[in-house]
Formats: sequence, structure tokens, C-alpha cells
Amino acid sequence: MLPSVQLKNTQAFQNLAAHFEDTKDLQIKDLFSKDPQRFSSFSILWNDILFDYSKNRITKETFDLLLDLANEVKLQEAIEKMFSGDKINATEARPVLHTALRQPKDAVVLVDGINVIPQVHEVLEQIQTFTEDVLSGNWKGFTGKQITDVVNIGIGGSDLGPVMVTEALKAYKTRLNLHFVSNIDGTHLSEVLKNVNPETTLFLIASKTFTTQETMTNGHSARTWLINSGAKVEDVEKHFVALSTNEAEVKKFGINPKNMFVFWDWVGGRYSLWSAIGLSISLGIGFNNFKALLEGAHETDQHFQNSALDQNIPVIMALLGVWYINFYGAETLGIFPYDQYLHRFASYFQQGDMESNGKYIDRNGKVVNYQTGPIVWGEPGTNGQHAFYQLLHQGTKLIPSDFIAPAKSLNPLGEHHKILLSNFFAQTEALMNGKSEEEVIEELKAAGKSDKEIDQQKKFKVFQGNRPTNSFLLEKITPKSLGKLIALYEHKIFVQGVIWNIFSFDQWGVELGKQLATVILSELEKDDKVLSHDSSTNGLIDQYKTWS
Ligand SMILES: O=P(O)(O)OC[C@H]1O[C@](O)(CO)[C@@H](O)[C@@H]1O
Repeated sequence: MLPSVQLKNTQAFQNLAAHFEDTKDLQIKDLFSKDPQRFSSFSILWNDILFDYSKNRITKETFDLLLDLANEVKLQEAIEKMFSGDKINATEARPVLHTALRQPKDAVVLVDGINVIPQVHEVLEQIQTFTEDVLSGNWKGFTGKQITDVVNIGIGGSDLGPVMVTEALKAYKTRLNLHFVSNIDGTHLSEVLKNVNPETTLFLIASKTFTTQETMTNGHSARTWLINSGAKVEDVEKHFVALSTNEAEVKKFGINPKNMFVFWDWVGGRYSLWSAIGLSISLGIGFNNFKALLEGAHETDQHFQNSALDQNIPVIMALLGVWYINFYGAETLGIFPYDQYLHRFASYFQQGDMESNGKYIDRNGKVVNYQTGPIVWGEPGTNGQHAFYQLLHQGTKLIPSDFIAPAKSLNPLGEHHKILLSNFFAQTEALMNGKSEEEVIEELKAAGKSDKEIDQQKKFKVFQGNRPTNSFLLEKITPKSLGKLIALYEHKIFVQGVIWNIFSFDQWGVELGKQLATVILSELEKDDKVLSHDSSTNGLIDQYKTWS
């Protein structure tokens, strides 16, 4: 079990609350003018990643008080418990060991007294052999043709990670075309099937439980499509493999267990891209790149486990989040990658963060009296600039944001990357500095505007500034640097869960809707009027029955 400390009862929280009252009106730009060393004090150059957190509403004292909080909730102890396989996912009585999936072969991680690393590497070897088999054309479809297309059927953690990573690393693509089907909406599968040839398509049925309604339904429909396209039942094994923890259900589905890539219940769904769930990644970018992704994540694991808290990037990310959420009342976290390939990064961490820390019950079973996980959202820059940045700059909400960009483009094209990066740098500067009314007036005068025009416009062109941001400047997006970056966010989520005293690795909140949908599905199959719900739900269902 993790140490359980009531956040508001900690001395550090009380101290931070008092400190917040004293400092809440500080302007970040003034902190820069007063301290020429601010950037070097509040940034970390970690090999090919520069993490700059100096554009935040913090002083050295804030930082120290936040670190006191981390110490008071016994963060270091909690980190050790996670890495060593303690059953910190207490409501499911499981360890949390996605970190074991990226450990080298000679590591030892015990679960119930058994070292799990050999099993991890056995599956990695299976992934490698299979990837090579498919890529070389050795693996053939039912008419003897090599595979050209891979369709991953999965949802949530069995989809979002592989989608995000294969998009982020598209520049490293193999000859295989990847497709992802997640939604139960038949449109998703139908649209993908329109573009693939049954003779050359491989389906990966990705599901930790192998009972998820969406995935099972999509999987069965894909199987029917294959058979209707001329394949025999005994050909199915040439086109279907399973990525799962549940061998019994895989067999029930009709997939030969020899075509199964296993993982274990100590891998959380939203932390599973490093496991067999990453098979689509390996097929899509090659096994060596998949391995480099794991190595990058392992580097972050070591950084997280071994760095002092004041030099520990995920810890600092988490503490800054707590500062804004629990003291400034911020409700969301914006993630804005200045890299088109990272266009699914924010949506990936919507599940990662919100399914982990979207909880109001603490580890003692009590309702918390403070805010927990943020709403995570974002789009790539500069698209976001032309959509919602107005609100970031002049809206009434405080939105702490992470800006991410690679220094080197994977597609150097004329001046594109310089322009992109000039926007990346300019936005965090503008969000911090804003523009005063005096500056606006000066600018309007210089542009030759009349006094009347200046009077009309001046108020609207003011930017308050003081909007906090973190910047992540990566040398380049590579499988390794991406692995590092993803793991930084994973551990940030863990640290915040420890501070908020919640269980970050279960997801009971997704169950109620699923239960009710099962009841309603049986009602949709009958013609009678539905009376068993509230009048709104009855009314909606009955209108559906009228129209369907
Ligand atoms: O991999 P499975 O078991 O199909 O689950 C898919 C997803 O469903 C959830 O259990 C709930 O939405 C997620 O946590 C998980 O990633």
C-alpha cells in the first residue's frame, strides 16, 4: 500500500496556502527582471530534452514548499513501492509495473516472488520474430500473398497509445499500412474495410480483458468480413492475432493461442503501449524502433527513480500542476505540441491523466475536500493559435499549458520549421509578458492612428499576461526521445495521484455507463414502450424506436 496522507492536513499544504496568499499577485515577468539567473534556476537540460519551467508563477520559496509537500506525502517511498512491484493498485490488488516492460533483460522485478522480466523479454522476442516474419513477407494471407495492411482493433488503452505513437513516428514507417478501429459505431470498421484487401490484411485484436464490448463486436464483424471474402474458417489464423491477458477468452473468440501475445494484469490498460499492445507499433515502425521507444522510457524511469526531487522532471511537472489546481483553482491542462506528428499526444494523455486521476474518493475511502486531476486537452500549434488561443491570452480562465517542440524537423521544408518554432517561442513569451495599455497606445501611435481610433481600440488590445507555461524543447522526435517524453507524463500522473492521495491505477468510473448500456441494449431489442427509466431516458429510447 502507498502511504496515505490527507493533503489538507499536511504542514506543507498549510504553508503553501499561506505562501499563496502572499504571492498570488506576483507577475512572472517581474520575477525575470529581478533574477537574471531565473532560466538556469528553473530549467533542466536532460540530454536531448530541455525542460524549461521558469515561466511559472513560482519563486524559489514556492518551489521549496512544493518540494516539502512531496516529501511530506512520502513521495520517494511511493516511487520505490511502484517500481518494486508493491500492490499499489489496491482496489484491484495489483502491482503497477509498466516500468518492468521497459527494463533490460538482466533486471529483476518480483511479483509474488517471481521475476517477471524473463516473461517480458520472451514476449518481446515473440514480437520481434513476428514483426520480421510479416515485414519479410514470410507470413502469408489465405491466398499466399504477403501482408500489406494491419488493422488494430482495440479501444482506450488498447488503441490510443499505438495510434499516438505510430502517428508521432510516422517518419519511421515500415512498408505496412496501419489502421485503427476503436469505435463501436459500425462506420469506423466499415470505412477501414473499404480500403483494405482481405487477402493481405492482418487484424490485431487488442484487448487486455478480451471482453470489451466494442472490441469483441468489431473483431467478430472483421472475422465475418474475412470469411465472406472467401477465406475458410481454418484461414482465420493467418489473419487474426490476439494481444491480451486472457487466454480463455482469446480461445473462445476462435483465435489460436499460438497467435496470442500475452501481457499481465499488472499492466494498466492506459499504460500498456509498452506491452504486447505495442505490436502494431512494432509492425508500423519496425522492432528496433519499438525497442528504442522502450529504451527511452526506461531512461525516464531511471531519471524518475534516481534524481533528487528538485531535479526530477516528472516530479516538478506534477508539483506545478498541484500549485495551479489546488491553489489557483485551474481546472485544465493544455498540451500544445508544435509538431504535426504529435497531433494525438494530448488525446492520448486525456485517457492517461483523466482515467487515472479523475477521482473524488481518497485512499481512505473518503470524499476529498480539494480538486484532483485536470481536464487535459490540446491540439498541435499553430492550428491551436488560430482556434482557441484567443481564450488563452484574453479569456478569464487560468490555463497552465505545456508547449512541446523538436528543434530539428523530420521534414525540413524551406522555412517551415523556423516559422513553426518562432511561433512556439513567441507564444510562451506573449502569454507571460502580455501587453500593457501604455504599450498598446505607443504601438497605435507609431502606426499613425488618430486619437479617436486609439481610444476606441486601446482596451481591447491589452494582454494581461502572467499565463504560466512549461516548454519542452526536444532535439528531435526519435523513437527514443518520444519514449522519454511519454514516460515523463506517465510519472507526472503518478506523482499527482500520490499527492492527492487517490488510487491512480483503477478506473471504476467507467463501469456504471457500461452496466446501464447492457440493460438498455436488451430493451432496444424489444418493440414495447420503455417505462423503466426516468422520463427523459424513456422518451429518448422511445423516439429512437420510432425512428430506427
Ligand atoms: O483493453 P481492454 O480490456 O479492451 O480495455 C479497453 C479500455 O477499457 C477501459 O477499461 C475502460 O474504458 C480502459 O481502462 C481500457 O484501456
